[in-house]
Amino acid sequence: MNRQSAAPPSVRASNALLDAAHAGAMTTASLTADEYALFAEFASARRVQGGERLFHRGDHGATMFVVAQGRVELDFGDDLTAKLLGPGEFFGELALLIGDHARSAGAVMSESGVLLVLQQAEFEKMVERNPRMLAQFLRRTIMRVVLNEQSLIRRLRLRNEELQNALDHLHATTHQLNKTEELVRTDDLTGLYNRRGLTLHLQESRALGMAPGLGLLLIDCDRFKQVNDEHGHLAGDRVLQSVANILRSVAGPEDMPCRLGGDEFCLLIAAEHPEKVKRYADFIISTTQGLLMLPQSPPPVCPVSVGGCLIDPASDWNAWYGLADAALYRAKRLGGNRFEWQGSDAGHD
Ligand SMILES: Nc1nc2c(ncn2[C@@H]2O[C@H](COP(=O)(O)OP(=O)(O)OP(=O)(O)O)[C@@H](O)[C@H]2O)c(=O)[nH]1
Repeated sequence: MNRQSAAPPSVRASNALLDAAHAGAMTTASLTADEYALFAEFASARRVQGGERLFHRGDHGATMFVVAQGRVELDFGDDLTAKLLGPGEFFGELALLIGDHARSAGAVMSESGVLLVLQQAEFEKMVERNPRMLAQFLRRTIMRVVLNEQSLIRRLRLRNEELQNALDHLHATTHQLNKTEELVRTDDLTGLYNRRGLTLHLQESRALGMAPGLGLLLIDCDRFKQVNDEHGHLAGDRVLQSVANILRSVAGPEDMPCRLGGDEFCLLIAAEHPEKVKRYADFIISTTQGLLMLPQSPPPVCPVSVGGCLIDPASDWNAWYGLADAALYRAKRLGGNRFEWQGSDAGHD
């Protein structure tokens, strides 16, 4: 005796149903000829014109329908495929299983015809008449609901994976964009902010409200061309990197060292008083002088001239630059390797 034939008839039947379901036979909602005859006997027939809406998705209803003639379109909404039902096929059967409930699809008569309409009361009479046939019908119906549910879960899982992939892609793109933006703001050689970085930083600071006390230092290498000419461009590059490192080492977390271009740098610092700006400038000058005392060739750095001032956060970059540049110009004229201060009244403090 094999296992299949040892099982009680109901289990064998449901196994067969499951097999049939997996074979795809269960996905259609058709009545057998005998079932149709039974339904036709108890249901009330209703003639429906093409285009007439039977119910909307979400409407509550307790009625099941069987198509006797014509066609019905079921619309599940979103991006789910609509279904077209023809004679012998049924819909709204959940009404018989769970009573009044929200319809999961909208239904429209797409081609005039006749529907068999069943309420719970008629269904109960049918159960009394032919319980075996109705049990088969209900089992099939439940199986269909389960299969639909499983297919929905599969679709949701797939959709979830697609969304996760899209999200990962978005993260990667955002990261890439941030990196690109950082690169656009940064000077390749020194790693300091470049002029564009400074401009963007100032725009962002203005949008957030500028700090009240600010000082600006302009730093320019002295006779830098000579370093290039005597020791080569690579040695010149290293000198620029040394100057950048000195600015980086003196800058606090709120300060902004920047290479404006060529051998010109600036340092925007949080400072309420000239003394702080001057201390920064002294550090820069004395560090370059200290490095220049090392017996190294090519030289690790070159002398620098520094111009400094306090700036008015309400005025613009050109005004700030003009002040600091006046001081820098004086430092150059006096032979370089020194710091000059510019007061806001264009006098010397
Ligand atoms: N090695 C190197 N040289 C650069 C770079 N950018 C600009 N330069 C050179 O920097 C030199 C700047 O020359 P100038 O503006 O005459 O400045 P200077 O020789 O320091 O003269 P003063 O400022 O008057 O003391 C030029 O020769 C440029 O070619 C760079 O990225 N690397």
